[in-house]
Amino acid sequence: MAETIANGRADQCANNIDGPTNPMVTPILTDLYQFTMAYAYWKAGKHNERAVFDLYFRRNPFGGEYTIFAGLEECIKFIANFKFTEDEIAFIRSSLPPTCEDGFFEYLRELDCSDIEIYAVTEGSVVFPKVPLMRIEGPIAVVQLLETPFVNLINYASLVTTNAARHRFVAGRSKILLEFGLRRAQGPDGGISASKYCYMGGFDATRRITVFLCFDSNVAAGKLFGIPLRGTHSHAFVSSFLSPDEIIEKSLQHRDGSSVCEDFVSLVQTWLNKLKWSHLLGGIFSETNQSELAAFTSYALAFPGSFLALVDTYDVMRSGIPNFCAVALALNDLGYKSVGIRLDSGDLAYQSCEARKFFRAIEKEFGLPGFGKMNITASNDLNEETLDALNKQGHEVDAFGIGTHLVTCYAQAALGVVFKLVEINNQPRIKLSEDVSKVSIPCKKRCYRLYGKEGYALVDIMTGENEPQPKVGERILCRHPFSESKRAYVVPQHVEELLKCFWPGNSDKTREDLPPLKEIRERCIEQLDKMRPDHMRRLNPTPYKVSVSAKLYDFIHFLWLNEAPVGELQ
Ligand SMILES: Nc1ncnc2c1ncn2[C@@H]1O[C@H](COP(=O)(O)OP(=O)(O)OP(=O)(O)O)[C@@H](O)[C@H]1O
Ligand SMILES: O=P(O)(O)OC[C@H]1O[C@H](OP(=O)(O)OP(=O)(O)O)[C@H](O)[C@@H]1O
Ligand SMILES: O=C(O)c1cccnc1
Ligand SMILES: [Mg+2]
Repeated sequence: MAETIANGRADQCANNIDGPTNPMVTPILTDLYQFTMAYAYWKAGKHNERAVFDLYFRRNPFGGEYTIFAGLEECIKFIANFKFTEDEIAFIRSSLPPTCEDGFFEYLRELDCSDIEIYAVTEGSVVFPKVPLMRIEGPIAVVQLLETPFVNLINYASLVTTNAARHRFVAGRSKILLEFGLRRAQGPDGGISASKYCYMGGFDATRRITVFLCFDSNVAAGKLFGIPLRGTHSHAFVSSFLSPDEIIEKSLQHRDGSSVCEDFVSLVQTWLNKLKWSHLLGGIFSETNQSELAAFTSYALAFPGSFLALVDTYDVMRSGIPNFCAVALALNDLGYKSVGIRLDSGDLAYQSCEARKFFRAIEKEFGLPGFGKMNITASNDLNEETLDALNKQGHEVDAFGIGTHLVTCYAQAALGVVFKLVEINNQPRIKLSEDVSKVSIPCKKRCYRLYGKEGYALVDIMTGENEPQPKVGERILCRHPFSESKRAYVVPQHVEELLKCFWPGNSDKTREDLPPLKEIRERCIEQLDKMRPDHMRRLNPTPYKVSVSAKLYDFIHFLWLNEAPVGELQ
């Protein structure tokens, strides 16, 4: 059904941009009030008045001082294919009062986004509160229809990308991160979006390393976005085995094809006995769980070149680790290098250190270089706090599998992205509020990031559309938008204009290309690298300064006074 709608829509649209990833993202994925307003604008003959809206957020999430902007590509794919189907028009008609005139539905039938212009920060950029992430210009009725889907597409995308970046930051650059959240995500779209955006925000920043250090267990996301996949196995696989007698096909060919071991099960048992009587390991364990050993042996027979075992089903140190090592040593005899273990319960710091000691002891005892470096993956309700605690305690984990806390954004449910009118027919507009942080910044604006001597970003500044651009080496006054006393002179060493044209509409502007996901992820890494460390730290980070030019400051306050009624005391 969804596919039919998407295909039907694509037929009507003359552009070469694919539709959104989720075919449910259609022009009716919006709030009813966007249609009632569109009708009222149309009825008043106001629908084509040229409006400018800013999309921004008011506060950084997770108690931090930065956010990653994500979701732009999906917004552009949405508007590139924006067209109502007959079915949708009929449904809108049935949802509005019968008094609504036919002419409005004729108008909807002809509607597309060719008259809309979109300026946006490049996806994957580090962004800050109040600065527009997107500026949307066009006929007011159409731009209003875009509010809900745009906010929807940006909100979770930016939140979860930021969450991933924060988890990466705590885990450290050298750790492998695995996104395990599909089963716990908020529905299929939550799962697919989480995979896409965690990949964007969680990739290792050591660019010289060419292997991927960020993986996903979600196969559909691997197919859709080319995200590298990885996984282990579950407790069910281990507990489904009752005894080694279940293994019928016991032969395994040497990796180089030179010989065949006819009874791999016995080879594993031989190694287990050697471990039991080894003087370095003696006393750590006695009888291991034989059904677990059967499960590991079977998994090794299925994947001899990439053997990895979940070792906490029965007892990590007395069973899981010795069983894993017996199988890994047997595989080693046949030329196969095992991958490692996963720990999914208990004290992950302690167990990882004990496991490492065991691996190193084997390396020493049996003269097997590299065995001590066996990969240790940890999972189980991990989040920023537990990663931080593990770091403080000291651990030997190489890879973290993170699900629930990452994809559900457990620490903060929404980013609070808003979409506010800042200009209509070239008239700046302001939205006032008792809460100063909610007062909108009027005018069609230009936004810049100013960099200092040390290469770090110093401040973002918003100016009026026609103000001269800040210049390298030239002092500019940066003012807090609402606090009179907060201001600073900045002499930028580099100036970056933040809003670029991603959808020129009928204008003659050049459209920025939509970069592939990998490039967006690289931008994200680069941008985070350019942030001053004190903005990035978890505890009491320094707020990044967001400012306006002196001229815009004066104008905001002029408009504020103009629009706010004067109270009368009696
Ligand atoms: N060394 C550690 N320091 C701090 N937190 C840890 C440490 N090791 C594990 N944790 C966290 O402690 C929590 C343990 O949770 P819980 O008690 O539910 O797990 P468990 O009983 O060990 O496992 P399960 O219930 O899955 O068998 C998890 O959130 C885990 O990430
Ligand atoms: O803990 P998360 O960060 O959400 O990561 C995903 C979890 O999913 C799996 O558990 P499973 O579904 O078997 O559930 P359980 O571990 O809670 O028993 C896996 O073993 C992880 O523990
Ligand atoms: O591959 C895994 O180990 C995995 C995948 C999803 C959730 N938990 C674990
Ligand atoms: Mg678990």
